[in-house]
Amino acid sequence: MKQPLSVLVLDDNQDILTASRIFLKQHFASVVTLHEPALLISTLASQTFDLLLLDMNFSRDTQSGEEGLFYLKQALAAQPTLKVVMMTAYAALPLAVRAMQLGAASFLAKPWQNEQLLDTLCQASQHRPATQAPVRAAPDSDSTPLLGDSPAMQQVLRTIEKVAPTQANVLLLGESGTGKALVAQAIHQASARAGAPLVTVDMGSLSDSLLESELFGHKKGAFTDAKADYNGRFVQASGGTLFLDELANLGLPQQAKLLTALQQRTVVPVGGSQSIAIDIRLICATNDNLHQAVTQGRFRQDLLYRINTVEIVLPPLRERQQDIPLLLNWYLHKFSEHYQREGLKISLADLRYLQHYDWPGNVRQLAHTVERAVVLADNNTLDFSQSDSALSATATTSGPTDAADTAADFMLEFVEEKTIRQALQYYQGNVSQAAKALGLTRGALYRRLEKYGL
Ligand SMILES: Nc1ncnc2c1ncn2[C@@H]1O[C@H](COP(=O)(O)OP(=O)(O)OP(=O)(O)O)[C@@H](O)[C@H]1O
Repeated sequence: MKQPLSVLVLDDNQDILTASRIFLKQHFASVVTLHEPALLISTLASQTFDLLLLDMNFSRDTQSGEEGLFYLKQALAAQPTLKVVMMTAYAALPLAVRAMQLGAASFLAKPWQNEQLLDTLCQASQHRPATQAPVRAAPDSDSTPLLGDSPAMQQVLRTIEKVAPTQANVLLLGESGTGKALVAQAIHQASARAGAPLVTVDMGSLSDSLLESELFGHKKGAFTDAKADYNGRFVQASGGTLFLDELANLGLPQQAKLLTALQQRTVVPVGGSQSIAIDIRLICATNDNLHQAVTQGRFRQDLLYRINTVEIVLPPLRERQQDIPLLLNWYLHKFSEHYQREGLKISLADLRYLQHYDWPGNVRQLAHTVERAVVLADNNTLDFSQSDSALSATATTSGPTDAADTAADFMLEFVEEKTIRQALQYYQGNVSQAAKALGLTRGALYRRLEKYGL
């Protein structure tokens, strides 16, 4: 008898996918296979699974297992109840231990025997997480995975994967609300420093006089309010990651002090004489144009070179409209659950409008807009006319909403577009083969390619 469980298998090896699909279909109610890791999060955002069989090594990074750990964390953030079984051709105990610490239910070395695979999956489905919470993002907003199917966000995710395991300093650039803090968190979580703290300093909220003592600490009596010794943020982040947010707000004298600390890898607390060695990974972020700030003399060039070993630019939401349905869907589920308002839908007219709105506040604005609409909903269809004034002014002119014209229709289109994308990717752009696999004529597929702008 089949187990009433749904299984998702992610591996970039087609032979393994085919073999596991044929075998697992005999034993589980539903089996979905994916061969592109970049599609994992969007698949988990649109469908719930009981089990995930996840490869640890993909073609970009064949042996370290870091990619597998990265996707493990993303998958658990997306679906915390998912039971994940990690598989690798390079069975290595330390990696298995790290995967389990991060919340994996079990571990399987390739090549496996079918019976062994079945046993491992069945046992994993009974797995109860250890009482101690696995190392993963904290609940609420922090547990949001970095969502994004668009080529621009896929590029960001690939850079995060590459840079996270290194010690390189990272500079995150992008408008407010584009996800810089979320990326800093993702880099920290996917790094070897994940067990140590991620310490965030909002440089914009600190006065010049407070900044030095906040960053480097102070000795008791160093100034009137210094009632006790204080370890600054550099020391607090020791062994972990220091995230300096809103960096462009730093004045030139403070920039000089920060540069000295970074160059010498030591800090001297205010009122102290002894320097303290620091061991931090530095991530900085700003929504200002730092390169322009350098040419305008507002920001030191030597400091910029010290902090921007790798630069990641987060694109504004209006430049990746493709991600909007995914984000709306994610936040609708999240807030419906939080406010216990199940069954809420977004009308198709609103969805179309929201996808073309320019979101000056980016993902933060989108999340707030959905939350407000969920809180204020009177019936099952959300009303965006009570949202931001700028948003509602246009939303109400987007035409009357038809109750039957709901999010379900929109999600169908969304799923259709995703399936077509996957088929094209699988058949490397061969339209005839993709059309055949999708059960469409070439003409019908071409019409859909045009419709979705593919
Ligand atoms: N790609 C994304 N997927 C899911 N949620 C996201 C994404 N990007 C941002 N968010 C959410 O949007 C909100 C704002 O993100 P975040 O604080 O990381 O932006 P920011 O660029 O650091 O903003 P600021 O410059 O104003 O500090 C958060 O709630 C975050 O979880």
